[in-house]
Amino acid sequence: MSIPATGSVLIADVRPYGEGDPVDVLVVDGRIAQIGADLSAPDGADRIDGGGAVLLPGFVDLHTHLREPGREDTETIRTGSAAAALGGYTAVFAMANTDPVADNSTITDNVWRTGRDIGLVDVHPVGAVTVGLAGTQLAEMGMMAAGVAGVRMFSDDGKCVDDPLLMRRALEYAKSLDVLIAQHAEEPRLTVGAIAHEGPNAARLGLTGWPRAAEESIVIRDALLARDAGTRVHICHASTEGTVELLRWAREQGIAISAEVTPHHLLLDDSRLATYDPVNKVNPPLRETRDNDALRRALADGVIDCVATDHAPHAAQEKACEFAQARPGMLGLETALPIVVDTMVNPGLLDWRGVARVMSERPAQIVGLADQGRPIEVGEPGSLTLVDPDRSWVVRPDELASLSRNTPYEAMTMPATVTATVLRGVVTARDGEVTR
Ligand SMILES: NC(=O)N[C@@H](CC(=O)O)C(=O)O
Ligand SMILES: [Zn+2]
Ligand SMILES: [Zn+2]
Repeated sequence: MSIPATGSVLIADVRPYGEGDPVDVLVVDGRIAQIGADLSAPDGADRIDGGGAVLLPGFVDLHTHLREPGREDTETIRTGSAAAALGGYTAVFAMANTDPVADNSTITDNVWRTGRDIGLVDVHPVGAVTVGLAGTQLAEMGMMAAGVAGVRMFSDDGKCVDDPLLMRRALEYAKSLDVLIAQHAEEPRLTVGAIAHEGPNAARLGLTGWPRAAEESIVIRDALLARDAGTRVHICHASTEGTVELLRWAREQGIAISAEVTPHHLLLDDSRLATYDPVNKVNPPLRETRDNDALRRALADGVIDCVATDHAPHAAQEKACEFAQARPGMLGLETALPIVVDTMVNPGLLDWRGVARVMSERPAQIVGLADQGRPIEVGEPGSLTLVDPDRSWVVRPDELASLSRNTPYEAMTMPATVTATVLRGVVTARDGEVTR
């Protein structure tokens, strides 16, 4: 594996974790060299004036769709990397449901190399669990893990590994390889034709329902399979109150289960479907306010480990059609932090230490990234994100770096702004622009 690019930068006038008086943070050759007052930068070092911003460890997204290879009309590794850097991310995990599917090391290594050459964010390819996401034959996980990309997370996301015997075998292989299986929890027999959360809103609107049990039955099944395999499992985009209760139970049994929640499942509910605008169509579907509340509380108390965007770009024609025909998924990378501020920080559910935990530290730990999600201390990696908690902005789809426009937040005011992102001392984004 080649050595990643590093840089030197003086980040002046920032408050690590939003605590205490502003300080300067000096990063030299990719590592934090000094934290203190009135530091001076060595020759050739970049300089950022923080203006009292909150300084956090760079964000890690366990769930991103970059669409390359195959759908470069909707996103590329370059445009997705730009969206990630602007959103405050220093590492993203790119899901395997590309075309061709990332079910072999040729593809996963190519994704990794392309991400490295762009250099805006560490792009970690996720490998498919089954060949072609077909759910019948395990992919060569060991080859992908052994490649230059060092794949450490496997998922058939977009589809559930629904065959229990295959899932059991995948967990057993994952254990021997020390890699993570991430499950898109959806029992397909319960979601045939489903396009919206099963509940009063879908019934009134005439939309076929996606029941809570389709998610929850897989969550509990996989918890039990992980228990018996003596390994861990990760639940993608947890979306229901019942999933939270099952996760809590599994944790109490000592089962090694982790889970993520998306910003949209924290903020939005199925009352938005009344317009039939397909921008609100997503898997799992937007649920009810009691689910939003349960997910927020679970993220605050650690039953849900982290926030992951499930950034899912789609072309205009895939959304500008009737609801039933539209592709599910919404953009997430550039709006994740302000939605966490809105749903978690402003209501008093998380402080900035908590934001660091759910956006950076826990996702890095879950997947075993040694150089991300680290404390802001001398000697640690200089991969950092600056947040202005008081600078609001209005979402204009045309102004996003993503190639696609399918954000559900159009015209909404976001309460906070990522003002700069630094990857190993290299400034990757600053004041709304990427630097490379
Ligand atoms: N979330 C979605 O609605 N769509 C994702 C797939 C997925 O995450 O299941 C996509 O790839 O578009
Ligand atoms: Zn999914
Ligand atoms: Zn996804």
